[in-house]
Amino acid sequence: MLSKSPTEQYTYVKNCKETTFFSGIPLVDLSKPDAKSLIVNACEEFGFFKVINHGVSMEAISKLECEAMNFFSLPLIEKEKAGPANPFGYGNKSIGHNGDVGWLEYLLLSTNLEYNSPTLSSAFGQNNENFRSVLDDYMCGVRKMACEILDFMAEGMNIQPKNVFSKLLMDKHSDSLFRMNHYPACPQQGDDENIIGFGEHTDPQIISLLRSNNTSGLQISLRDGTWISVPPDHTSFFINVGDSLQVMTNGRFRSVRHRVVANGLKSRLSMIYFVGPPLSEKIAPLPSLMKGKESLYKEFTWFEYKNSNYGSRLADNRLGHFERIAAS
Ligand SMILES: C=C1C[C@]23C[C@@]1(O)CC[C@H]2[C@@]12CC[C@H](O)[C@@](C)(C(=O)O1)[C@H]2[C@@H]3C(=O)O
Ligand SMILES: O=C(O)CCC(=O)C(=O)O
Ligand SMILES: [Fe+2]
Repeated sequence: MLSKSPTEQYTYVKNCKETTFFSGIPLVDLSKPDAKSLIVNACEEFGFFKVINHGVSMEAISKLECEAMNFFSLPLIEKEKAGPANPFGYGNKSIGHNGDVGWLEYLLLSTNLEYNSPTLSSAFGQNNENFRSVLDDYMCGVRKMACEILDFMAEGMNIQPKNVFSKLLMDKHSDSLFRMNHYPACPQQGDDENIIGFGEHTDPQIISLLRSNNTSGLQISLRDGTWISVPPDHTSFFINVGDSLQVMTNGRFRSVRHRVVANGLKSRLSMIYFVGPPLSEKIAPLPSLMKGKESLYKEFTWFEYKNSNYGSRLADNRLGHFERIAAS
């Protein structure tokens, strides 16, 4: 269980309309022919959409959720054996390297399970083999869905070849991450102000595929800066556009700012697959999307972007550093 020591500084946000759920989140049925155009529209307008008929079995989802809850129910001293979170492992409250804290605990993993530290295996003890196989099944299902969505994005924008995005995920050097966040019910949650579970930020990768239990908390920022609450749906996936895809589409797709507000009554469990390119990959607007337009961004490698992120706070605009000043 998390508790707040007097020295910890949590971020509070005004409790404005957060329990009024937004009904306009784009919904994409991956089995329907209009999926491609709906995805492109959603990425342009929101950088965010919900997916049904995603192909990930409820069995794989439930098994992993069960493993995750078993892990987060362990005594802190046992969970800490899987730590620290940097680069991969168990983290508690602290996010990143520069003083961000949230009302959560988490496991941050490489999707290439070989890269995770041996301390992770030891924290799972005799259950380690089972955990690995359940995790592998879930990640395979999500990777397949991610490929389909990335191909739909390219097709929806008439980009050739259609695997221009998905090949980055399928590359054996893809720097993708997997994260399980556990937000315990937060007794300190006030009526006028909310404690932040995960502070506002954009995801640096290409896309993130998020699934959670039925507890609310996720909010996204609209174009005009309004924060809206995403109605939870434990049977669906939510897809975020990340910074790298915003750059590759020269700003056509929007890297969505999002955050999680702690829930006073129920715990939230989320699992997120972050699709990252290989470290050496050059991230720049795709020539086929330029057609005489100027590039809004300086080219960088994913390694350079990650390095520059290292010194940032969660809420920083990390792409700002790579924006080109338009010639007048
Ligand atoms: C402050 C930070 C934490 C973060 C890395 C960063 O420097 C900036 C982005 C953060 C984020 C957001 C999406 C993912 O949850 C994450 C794993 C990522 O790749 O970028 C986190 C990083 C983290 O928690 O370490
Ligand atoms: O836990 C969630 O629902 C979202 C967390 C998130 O945005 C992240 O881990 O990057
Ligand atoms: Fe995120």
